[in-house]
Amino acid sequence: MKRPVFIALDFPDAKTTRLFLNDFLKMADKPAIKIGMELFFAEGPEFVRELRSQGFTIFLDLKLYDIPTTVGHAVASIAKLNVQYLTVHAAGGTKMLRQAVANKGEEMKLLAVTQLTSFSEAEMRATQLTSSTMTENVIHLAELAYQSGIDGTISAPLEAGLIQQKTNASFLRVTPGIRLTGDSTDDQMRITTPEKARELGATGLVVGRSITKSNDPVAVYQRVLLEWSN
Ligand SMILES: O=C(O)c1cc(=O)[nH]c(=O)n1[C@@H]1O[C@H](COP(=O)(O)O)[C@@H](O)[C@H]1O
Repeated sequence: MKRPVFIALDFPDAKTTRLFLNDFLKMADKPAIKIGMELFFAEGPEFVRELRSQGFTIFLDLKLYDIPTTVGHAVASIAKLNVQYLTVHAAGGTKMLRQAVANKGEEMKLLAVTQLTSFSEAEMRATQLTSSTMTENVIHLAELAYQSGIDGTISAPLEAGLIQQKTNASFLRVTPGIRLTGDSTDDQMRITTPEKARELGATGLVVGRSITKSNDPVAVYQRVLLEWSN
Protein backbone atom coordinates (compact mmCIF):
# COMPACT_ATOMS: atom_id res chain seq x y z
CA MET A 1 0.00 0.00 0.00
CA LYS A 2 1.80 3.11 -1.22
CA ARG A 3 -0.09 6.04 0.24
CA PRO A 4 -2.52 4.52 2.72
CA VAL A 5 -5.60 6.16 4.19
CA PHE A 6 -6.20 4.46 7.53
CA ILE A 7 -9.71 4.51 8.94
CA ALA A 8 -9.40 4.88 12.72
CA LEU A 9 -11.71 2.25 14.20
CA ASP A 10 -12.22 3.99 17.52
CA PHE A 11 -15.11 1.76 18.57
CA PRO A 12 -15.86 0.16 21.96
CA ASP A 13 -16.23 -3.45 20.85
CA ALA A 14 -15.99 -6.06 18.10
CA LYS A 15 -19.75 -6.05 17.42
CA THR A 16 -19.88 -2.33 16.59
CA THR A 17 -16.71 -2.65 14.52
CA ARG A 18 -17.98 -5.61 12.48
CA LEU A 19 -21.19 -3.73 11.75
CA PHE A 20 -19.25 -0.68 10.61
CA LEU A 21 -16.91 -2.75 8.39
CA ASN A 22 -19.69 -4.71 6.67
CA ASP A 23 -19.93 -2.40 3.66
CA PHE A 24 -16.15 -2.03 3.43
CA LEU A 25 -15.71 -5.82 3.34
CA LYS A 26 -17.50 -5.93 -0.01
CA MET A 27 -14.99 -3.56 -1.61
CA ALA A 28 -12.40 -5.01 -4.01
CA ASP A 29 -9.82 -2.61 -2.56
CA LYS A 30 -10.33 -2.95 1.16
CA PRO A 31 -9.37 0.08 3.23
CA ALA A 32 -6.45 0.12 5.61
CA ILE A 33 -7.66 0.23 9.20
CA LYS A 34 -6.25 1.51 12.45
CA ILE A 35 -6.97 -0.34 15.68
CA GLY A 36 -6.32 1.87 18.68
CA MET A 37 -6.27 1.40 22.43
CA GLU A 38 -10.04 1.52 22.91
CA LEU A 39 -10.76 -1.46 20.66
CA PHE A 40 -7.57 -3.40 21.38
CA PHE A 41 -8.02 -3.23 25.16
CA ALA A 42 -11.62 -4.39 24.77
CA GLU A 43 -11.10 -7.24 22.31
CA GLY A 44 -7.41 -8.12 22.35
CA PRO A 45 -5.18 -9.88 19.80
CA GLU A 46 -7.85 -12.37 18.70
CA PHE A 47 -9.91 -9.64 17.07
CA VAL A 48 -6.80 -8.27 15.36
CA ARG A 49 -6.22 -11.76 13.89
CA GLU A 50 -9.85 -11.89 12.70
CA LEU A 51 -9.57 -8.57 10.84
CA ARG A 52 -6.16 -9.50 9.46
CA SER A 53 -7.60 -12.76 8.08
CA GLN A 54 -10.25 -10.72 6.24
CA GLY A 55 -7.52 -9.03 4.24
CA PHE A 56 -7.35 -5.63 5.88
CA THR A 57 -4.04 -3.81 6.13
CA ILE A 58 -3.69 -3.19 9.85
CA PHE A 59 -2.12 -0.37 11.78
CA LEU A 60 -2.02 -1.21 15.49
CA ASP A 61 -1.87 2.09 17.30
CA LEU A 62 -0.71 1.27 20.83
CA LYS A 63 1.73 4.19 21.21
CA LEU A 64 4.27 2.22 23.20
CA TYR A 65 6.29 4.23 25.73
CA ASP A 66 8.28 2.45 28.47
CA ILE A 67 11.82 1.39 29.31
CA PRO A 68 13.74 -0.05 26.33
CA THR A 69 13.60 -3.71 27.44
CA THR A 70 9.84 -3.62 28.07
CA VAL A 71 9.11 -1.94 24.75
CA GLY A 72 11.42 -4.32 22.91
CA HIS A 73 9.61 -7.34 24.33
CA ALA A 74 6.20 -5.80 23.64
CA VAL A 75 7.17 -5.17 20.00
CA ALA A 76 8.33 -8.80 19.67
CA SER A 77 4.92 -10.00 20.94
CA ILE A 78 3.05 -7.68 18.58
CA ALA A 79 5.19 -8.70 15.59
CA LYS A 80 3.65 -12.20 15.92
CA LEU A 81 0.25 -10.71 14.97
CA ASN A 82 1.56 -9.88 11.49
CA VAL A 83 0.17 -6.36 11.50
CA GLN A 84 1.76 -3.97 9.05
CA TYR A 85 2.19 -0.86 11.24
CA LEU A 86 2.70 -0.14 14.94
CA THR A 87 3.16 3.12 16.87
CA VAL A 88 5.72 3.96 19.53
CA HIS A 89 6.36 7.36 21.16
CA ALA A 90 9.45 9.14 19.82
CA ALA A 91 9.79 10.75 23.27
CA GLY A 92 10.77 7.32 24.63
CA GLY A 93 14.25 8.17 23.34
CA THR A 94 16.90 6.62 21.14
CA LYS A 95 17.54 3.52 23.28
CA MET A 96 13.86 2.64 23.43
CA LEU A 97 13.40 3.26 19.70
CA ARG A 98 16.42 1.16 18.75
CA GLN A 99 15.20 -1.69 20.94
CA ALA A 100 11.81 -1.52 19.20
CA VAL A 101 13.48 -1.60 15.78
CA ALA A 102 15.60 -4.58 16.80
CA ASN A 103 12.49 -6.60 17.68
CA LYS A 104 10.01 -5.64 14.97
CA GLY A 105 10.73 -8.37 12.42
CA GLU A 106 10.77 -7.95 8.65
CA GLU A 107 7.19 -7.06 7.79
CA MET A 108 6.07 -4.54 10.38
CA LYS A 109 6.76 -0.82 10.05
CA LEU A 110 7.24 1.31 13.13
CA LEU A 111 5.81 4.81 13.25
CA ALA A 112 6.98 7.21 15.94
CA VAL A 113 4.46 9.65 17.39
CA THR A 114 6.04 13.12 17.62
CA GLN A 115 3.64 15.60 19.24
CA LEU A 116 -0.03 14.67 19.45
CA THR A 117 -2.29 16.57 17.08
CA SER A 118 -4.50 17.38 20.07
CA PHE A 119 -1.68 19.55 21.48
CA SER A 120 -1.54 23.26 20.72
CA GLU A 121 1.89 24.83 20.98
CA ALA A 122 0.88 26.52 24.25
CA GLU A 123 -0.26 23.26 25.84
CA MET A 124 2.85 21.42 24.67
CA ARG A 125 5.08 24.14 26.17
CA ALA A 126 3.24 24.12 29.48
CA THR A 127 3.16 20.32 29.74
CA GLN A 128 6.69 19.59 28.63
CA LEU A 129 8.34 22.66 30.18
CA THR A 130 9.95 23.69 26.91
CA SER A 131 10.38 27.00 25.13
CA SER A 132 10.81 25.34 21.70
CA THR A 133 8.19 25.89 19.03
CA MET A 134 5.91 23.04 17.99
CA THR A 135 7.79 22.77 14.70
CA GLU A 136 11.22 22.61 16.36
CA ASN A 137 9.99 19.99 18.76
CA VAL A 138 8.37 17.80 16.11
CA ILE A 139 11.43 18.01 13.85
CA HIS A 140 13.75 17.13 16.72
CA LEU A 141 11.70 14.02 17.58
CA ALA A 142 11.42 13.05 13.90
CA GLU A 143 15.21 13.24 13.48
CA LEU A 144 15.66 11.15 16.63
CA ALA A 145 13.29 8.53 15.24
CA TYR A 146 14.94 8.57 11.82
CA GLN A 147 18.42 8.15 13.29
CA SER A 148 17.15 5.26 15.42
CA GLY A 149 16.00 3.28 12.39
CA ILE A 150 12.25 3.94 12.72
CA ASP A 151 10.25 3.78 9.45
CA GLY A 152 8.30 7.02 9.79
CA THR A 153 6.50 9.51 11.96
CA ILE A 154 3.03 10.47 13.08
CA SER A 155 2.65 14.23 13.07
CA ALA A 156 0.21 16.90 11.98
CA PRO A 157 0.21 17.48 8.20
CA LEU A 158 1.63 20.96 8.80
CA GLU A 159 4.94 19.37 9.85
CA ALA A 160 5.18 16.68 7.15
CA GLY A 161 7.14 18.70 4.59
CA LEU A 162 9.81 19.74 7.06
CA ILE A 163 10.14 16.15 8.29
CA GLN A 164 10.78 15.09 4.70
CA GLN A 165 13.52 17.72 4.36
CA LYS A 166 15.24 16.53 7.54
CA THR A 167 14.98 12.79 6.78
CA ASN A 168 14.53 11.31 3.32
CA ALA A 169 11.78 10.75 0.78
CA SER A 170 11.13 7.15 1.83
CA PHE A 171 10.69 8.01 5.52
CA LEU A 172 6.91 7.70 6.08
CA ARG A 173 4.93 10.74 7.17
CA VAL A 174 1.53 9.61 8.39
CA THR A 175 -0.81 12.38 9.52
CA PRO A 176 -3.93 12.34 11.68
CA GLY A 177 -5.83 15.54 12.41
CA ILE A 178 -7.66 15.27 9.10
CA ARG A 179 -11.02 16.94 8.59
CA LEU A 180 -13.16 17.52 5.51
CA THR A 181 -14.19 21.15 5.04
CA GLY A 182 -16.99 21.99 7.46
CA ASP A 183 -16.42 19.04 9.84
CA SER A 184 -16.21 19.58 13.59
CA THR A 185 -12.62 19.70 14.91
CA ASP A 186 -13.54 17.83 18.13
CA ASP A 187 -10.44 17.54 20.36
CA GLN A 188 -7.93 18.08 17.52
CA MET A 189 -5.88 21.29 17.48
CA ARG A 190 -3.65 20.95 14.38
CA ILE A 191 -5.91 19.93 11.49
CA THR A 192 -6.09 20.15 7.69
CA THR A 193 -8.04 18.60 4.82
CA PRO A 194 -6.80 15.50 2.92
CA GLU A 195 -5.93 17.67 -0.08
CA LYS A 196 -3.88 20.10 2.02
CA ALA A 197 -2.16 17.18 3.77
CA ARG A 198 -1.04 15.85 0.39
CA GLU A 199 0.25 19.27 -0.66
CA LEU A 200 2.14 19.53 2.64
CA GLY A 201 3.98 16.25 2.03
CA ALA A 202 2.07 13.61 3.99
CA THR A 203 2.52 10.03 2.73
CA GLY A 204 -0.45 8.58 4.63
CA LEU A 205 -3.60 9.74 6.43
CA VAL A 206 -5.44 8.67 9.55
CA VAL A 207 -9.13 9.59 9.42
CA GLY A 208 -11.53 8.69 12.20
CA ARG A 209 -14.68 10.56 13.10
CA SER A 210 -15.16 12.31 9.73
CA ILE A 211 -15.82 8.80 8.37
CA THR A 212 -17.01 6.77 11.35
CA LYS A 213 -19.56 9.31 12.61
CA SER A 214 -21.00 10.13 9.18
CA ASN A 215 -24.31 8.81 7.86
CA ASP A 216 -22.58 7.28 4.84
CA PRO A 217 -19.07 6.14 5.84
CA VAL A 218 -18.25 4.51 2.47
CA ALA A 219 -19.15 7.69 0.57
CA VAL A 220 -17.08 9.88 2.91
CA TYR A 221 -14.15 7.42 2.69
CA GLN A 222 -14.31 7.66 -1.10
CA ARG A 223 -14.42 11.44 -0.91
CA VAL A 224 -11.30 11.39 1.27
CA LEU A 225 -9.55 9.10 -1.24
CA LEU A 226 -10.47 11.42 -4.09
CA GLU A 227 -9.19 14.56 -2.33
CA TRP A 228 -6.07 12.67 -1.25
CA SER A 229 -5.17 11.32 -4.67
CA ASN A 230 -6.13 14.26 -6.92
O1 LIG B 1 -1.18 7.88 16.53
C1 LIG B 1 -2.23 8.32 16.06
O2 LIG B 1 -2.84 7.70 15.20
C2 LIG B 1 -2.65 9.67 16.47
C3 LIG B 1 -1.65 10.56 16.81
C4 LIG B 1 -1.95 11.93 16.98
O3 LIG B 1 -1.07 12.76 17.21
N1 LIG B 1 -3.25 12.31 16.85
C5 LIG B 1 -4.27 11.45 16.58
O4 LIG B 1 -5.42 11.88 16.46
N2 LIG B 1 -3.99 10.10 16.44
C6 LIG B 1 -5.08 9.13 16.22
O5 LIG B 1 -5.75 9.42 15.01
C7 LIG B 1 -7.16 9.26 15.16
C8 LIG B 1 -7.83 10.56 14.83
O6 LIG B 1 -9.20 10.43 14.89
P1 LIG B 1 -10.18 11.56 14.37
O7 LIG B 1 -9.81 12.83 15.08
O8 LIG B 1 -11.53 11.05 14.76
O9 LIG B 1 -9.98 11.66 12.89
C9 LIG B 1 -7.42 8.76 16.57
O10 LIG B 1 -7.55 7.36 16.51
C10 LIG B 1 -6.16 9.12 17.33
O11 LIG B 1 -5.83 8.16 18.30
